[in-house]
Amino acid sequence: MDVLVVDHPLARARLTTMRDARTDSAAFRAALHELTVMLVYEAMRDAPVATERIHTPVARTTGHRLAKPPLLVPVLRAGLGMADQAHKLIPDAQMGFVGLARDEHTLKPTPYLESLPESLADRPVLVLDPMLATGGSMAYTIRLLTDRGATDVTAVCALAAPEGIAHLEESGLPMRLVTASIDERLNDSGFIVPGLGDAGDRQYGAV
Ligand SMILES: O=P(O)(O)OC[C@H]1O[C@H](OP(=O)(O)OP(=O)(O)O)[C@H](O)[C@@H]1O
Ligand SMILES: O=c1cc[nH]c(=O)[nH]1
Ligand SMILES: [Mg+2]
Repeated sequence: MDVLVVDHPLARARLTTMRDARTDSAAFRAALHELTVMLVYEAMRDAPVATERIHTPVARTTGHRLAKPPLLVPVLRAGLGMADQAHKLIPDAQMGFVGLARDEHTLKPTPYLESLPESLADRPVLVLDPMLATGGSMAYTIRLLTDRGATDVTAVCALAAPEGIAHLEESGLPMRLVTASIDERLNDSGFIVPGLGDAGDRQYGAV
């Protein structure tokens, strides 16, 4: 699996704000918004472009636009905090939604929402979820996409655990990962170490 770590100083600074336990919800959300712009920008670096002839006020020239705007898929809840910023960068993207909650004992994802186009053949997809821990939630989401014909899937995550990356590699799912950090490990409760805690709770409050 192709893994891109976006370790730009500005990305590291936003991630540090998110990791810091003293950061309140509003500042956490703001840092995630800004980090999302950087991650999506890098995730789209090699996206194919179509050319078109346009007129500037001065001359005719060649312009560029995305040949295939991707489907954006935030994984609720935590991925919701990445959705608007990704959409601002790619205004002509369509958005689908997946809702998953990890069982705190089994660490398996329990699905509660699935709103996706029927066919994803020939459509790139960006899955937005700040956390890749065991990889169970991401693998579940990507299977929903590949079942609909997707073959070009990029997971965009703020943080990834080595265990989650290994899980996705073993799954053989056709995907790549863009993340701001590969952390050390998971702890006994399935949390990323050093991590940032529960990304959903830190944005929206504990449930
Ligand atoms: O890689 P995994 O072990 O599956 O864990 C990662 C998942 O856990 C978090 O969601 P959570 O289940 O806490 O739901 P929430 O976003 O509603 O808080 C996170 O946003 C991922 O979706
Ligand atoms: O560290 C973790 C692991 C899973 N989900 C989170 O929000 N944080
Ligand atoms: Mg959570």
